[in-house]
Amino acid sequence: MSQSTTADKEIIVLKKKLDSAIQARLELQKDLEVQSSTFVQFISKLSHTAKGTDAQLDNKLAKLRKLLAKSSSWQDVQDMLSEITQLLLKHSATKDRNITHLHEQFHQAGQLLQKIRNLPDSLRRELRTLISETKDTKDSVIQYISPLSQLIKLYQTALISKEKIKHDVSSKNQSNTSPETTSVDSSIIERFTAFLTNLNVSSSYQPKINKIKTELTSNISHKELLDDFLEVFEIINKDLIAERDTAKVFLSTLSKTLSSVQTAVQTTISINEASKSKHSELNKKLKKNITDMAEGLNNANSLADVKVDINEKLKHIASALEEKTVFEFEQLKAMSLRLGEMQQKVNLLESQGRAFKKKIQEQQAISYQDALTKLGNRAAFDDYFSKQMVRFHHAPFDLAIVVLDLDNFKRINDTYGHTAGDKTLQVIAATLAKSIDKDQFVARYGGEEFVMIFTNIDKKQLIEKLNTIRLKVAKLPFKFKNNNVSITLSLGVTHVIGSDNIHTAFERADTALYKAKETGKNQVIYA
Ligand SMILES: Nc1nc2c(ncn2[C@@H]2O[C@H](COP(=O)(O)OP(=O)(O)OP(=O)(O)O)[C@@H](O)[C@H]2O)c(=O)[nH]1
Repeated sequence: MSQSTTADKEIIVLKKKLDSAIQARLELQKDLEVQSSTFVQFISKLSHTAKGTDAQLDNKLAKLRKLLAKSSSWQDVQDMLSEITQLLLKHSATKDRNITHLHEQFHQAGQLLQKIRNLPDSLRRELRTLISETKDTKDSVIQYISPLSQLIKLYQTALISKEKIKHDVSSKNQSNTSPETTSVDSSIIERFTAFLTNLNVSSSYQPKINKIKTELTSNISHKELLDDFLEVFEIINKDLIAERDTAKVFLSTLSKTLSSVQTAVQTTISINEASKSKHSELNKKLKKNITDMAEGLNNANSLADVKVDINEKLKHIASALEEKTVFEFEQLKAMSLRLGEMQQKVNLLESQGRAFKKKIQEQQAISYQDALTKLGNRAAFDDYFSKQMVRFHHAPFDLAIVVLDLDNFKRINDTYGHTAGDKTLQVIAATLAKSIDKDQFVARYGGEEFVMIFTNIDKKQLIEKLNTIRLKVAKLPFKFKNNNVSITLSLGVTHVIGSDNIHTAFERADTALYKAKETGKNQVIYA
């Protein structure tokens, strides 16, 4: 076989290797593009899921998206990622501090309660278990602080009143009366009932809360009251733990995912650097082989020498190309591995983000809902009315606010009991909700007072509408203790004017309501 045939074959092999090296390089390039587009996608999904968690975080994520859209340098992207990670770390630290504070409060109160003399053993035991169970629960949201501290205060009042009774009993030496069985001061019962009415916990606990409220309407003893307190403590605590299991995990996962993405970006940068230098080393090697080949040709004395030399050099080039292909293939594998890992993290974060969003929505729904009537509460009203006011000041339209109050409601409570009062509020709330169109708004402002917002309806039509509602409520067939009872409403109403803000408009309607009450009740007064 001639040397030229060998050289031809070598050249064919060489060409194939060159082609495959070019192909591998192209794929690598494509892969890098996919990876950076996954990263961009990740950041935009991240921004979407985290939106609303914190304004500063939203802001930084928006900046990061801009950097990515402008194809800024990886260094800038990395700097922004570091800032975001720092922000998340700061968040966890603040949250941890608040949570620790909440737990300290909870424990101090619990320990204080435990120290109280004459606490029945069973209660003391339950309290101890409750306190030790919550000891390691370092996570929560701040919304639980307020009900917990209110409940603790109430509990303390109840215990102090029990101690007082015990003291009175022993000083009067009446051995047949025990503080466990004496009935409780009605103001504590009233405050506890109001607390339970306004307590926002997951709906699964509502039947238990209702049961306790019913128990409170009968003449309960101190022991039963303290048992009820403990049960409510437990409900709040369980709700708090359940809440932690979903919402809280999100921020820390977000932080962890970001750090690992940051590491992935860092690794990509350093691998790219390393691969750049490896590539240039391999290219140098190839160049040298080709230069050597040219030199070999120049220095050759005969054709035979040339062929031998070319064969020799081709072998070197082939092995250098082989090395380059293997290297690029391995790099490709490593890249796709990292890409897969990153994708997995994005998926995980997405599903946790969805759970977090759902929980936030549930919490917002709960915090905007009045527990007793299921109408919107005062917070929902404030939110709705301020939005309408912004619209109004942008382009005025007929916007009216109605404040209404049940007449002589105290009498219902006093004559037929608090439960009858609650039922009345529920029925009237449902009637109000049914009497208005979908685009109008009604909320329970507090106690026996409701607010309504009407849009695009003039004074005459509105007064007619409100009178219809008033008569409808007056005709509701309430029956308590075999007595037919009629409940009437007084209503104050006004249209918003250009110089109004939320407060002036509300006050005008409230003054009209006051007038309606003063001048005979069961009527609508327009201001
Ligand atoms: N059952 C029940 N009663 C409530 C609730 N919130 C407030 N109340 C009661 O509503 C009553 C309001 O009494 P007042 O402010 O004297 O008003 P009124 O008796 O309606 O008298 P007028 O407003 O002058 O017609 C009080 O007895 C409160 O205890 C609640 O959630 N449930």
